[in-house]
Amino acid sequence: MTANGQIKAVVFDLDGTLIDSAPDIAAAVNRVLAEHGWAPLATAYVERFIGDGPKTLLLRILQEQGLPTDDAFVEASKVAYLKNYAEAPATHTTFFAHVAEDLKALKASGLRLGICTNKPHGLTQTVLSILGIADLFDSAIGADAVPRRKPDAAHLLAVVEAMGLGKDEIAYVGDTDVDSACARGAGVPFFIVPWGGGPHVVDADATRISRLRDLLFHLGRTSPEGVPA
Ligand SMILES: O=C(O)COP(=O)(O)O
Ligand SMILES: [Mg+2]
Repeated sequence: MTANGQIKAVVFDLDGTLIDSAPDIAAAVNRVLAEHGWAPLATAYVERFIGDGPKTLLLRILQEQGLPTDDAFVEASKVAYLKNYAEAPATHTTFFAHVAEDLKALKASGLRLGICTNKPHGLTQTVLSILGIADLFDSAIGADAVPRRKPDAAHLLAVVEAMGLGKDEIAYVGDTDVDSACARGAGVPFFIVPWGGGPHVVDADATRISRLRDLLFHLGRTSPEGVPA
């Protein structure tokens, strides 16, 4: 991508891209199910539904489990889920391998960092603070802080605007088709991480990276050999 030489910032998806939040999300879902006497679900099962926000998460799980899916029940389940999640936002959440050190390497190269996530905005700030990486990001915008969330490109463009940049100056990194569609809609380069348990990304034009520091090479910051281990 010839335009990558002008890239000044990298915007990241959060769940499934930077952090493995699935254990805490599954615990919050399982508390909702337990209130009705329903059996808990495995983390790997719940993980498949993360990436399009809490309402879709709950709706798709209820659908697959043959549980009630009327609007009122889904809404009440979402409210209960968010309350549970807010009570334990990062008890079992971890970074994927090398993420913390690679974010610092990207930042040290002069790239600016942002986050565009379908996690609620308040929870996003809380989790970033608990994990000690809030200060790395110029802007981190959750789904309920914008009029139209991912996959709508407006969500990503709101992050770009908050960073005082133009869309030609950023790349987006994510783990699901929601992220891919958002990047494509905004017309920005998109990179896929190899981890995360969400739906398989079908975007054949996206660049797959093996770890975040590979972005230094792709964005023309240094040669692969020159990247500190
Ligand atoms: O679906 C969510 O709640 C958040 O997912 P995201 O961080 O991958 O956008
Ligand atoms: Mg994700």
